[in-house]
Amino acid sequence: MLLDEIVAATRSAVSERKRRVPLDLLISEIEKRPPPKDFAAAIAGGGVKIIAEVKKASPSKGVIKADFDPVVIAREYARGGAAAISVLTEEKYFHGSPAYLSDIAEYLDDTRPPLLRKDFITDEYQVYEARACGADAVLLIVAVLTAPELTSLLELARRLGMAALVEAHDEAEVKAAVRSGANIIGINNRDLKTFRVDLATTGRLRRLIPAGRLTVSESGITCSDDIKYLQNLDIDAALVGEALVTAPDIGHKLRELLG
Ligand SMILES: O=C(O)c1ccccc1NCC(=O)[C@H](O)[C@H](O)COP(=O)(O)O
Repeated sequence: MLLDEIVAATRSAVSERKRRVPLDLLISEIEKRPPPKDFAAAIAGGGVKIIAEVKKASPSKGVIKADFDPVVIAREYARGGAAAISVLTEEKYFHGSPAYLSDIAEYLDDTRPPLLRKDFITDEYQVYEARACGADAVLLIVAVLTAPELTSLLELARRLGMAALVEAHDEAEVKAAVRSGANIIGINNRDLKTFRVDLATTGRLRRLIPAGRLTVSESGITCSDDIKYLQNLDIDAALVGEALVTAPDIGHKLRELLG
């Protein structure tokens, strides 16, 4: 199953990075960073906010943006009104890199939106690494974590002052996300085992998320009708990758989605 392969590849890349950059060094980098921006506040209130994703490639489509420059794309997202920026950092299948986060944090000015590290996180090292690279939030995927692992990664993110977007795709996973105490829950419309995308997944699972938690719909969101559908479901934010990075004019596409 591809998800297992992605997680295995990620674990091996993480072991390699641990050898090159020991945890102590990451912690000293974290101490030099300004405090994290408030990701939860950025996506809360007032219509469907956009979390715009810096995405070069995907396992289902290969390279989707040939002239890819993470800083240029992130700058367009910031100028276009994205509430937050998601940065795919997985290397083998998404052609991402943790360095994209540090580059964006370095080259955008301090008014930039909060940065989310989007990866297949199973190891505390990746949470420290995210913060050391300037991320303000991390993605935690229920499907690749046991309940105790999810709890301890959530706790570590909190200790580092970061938010966590806890992602689920089916009823059992949403219930596990709710039980974990996560205050930001993502419903992924993409089945990570088959890659099928269906926005109705958000429609089906939304009611399982109690009032008071922030809700994000992820994947397969392409047009303003999709945003209206999410607005009617009282969704706080939409995470959009491909439709934005492949748009001929990213700013224009972002404004279209923001209505
Ligand atoms: O994008 C994929 O094909 C994919 C395949 C397997 C696991 C994860 C995958 N994507 C990661 C993401 O979560 C998406 O990049 C993100 O939700 C944005 O989706 P989209 O707007 O459809 O590009």
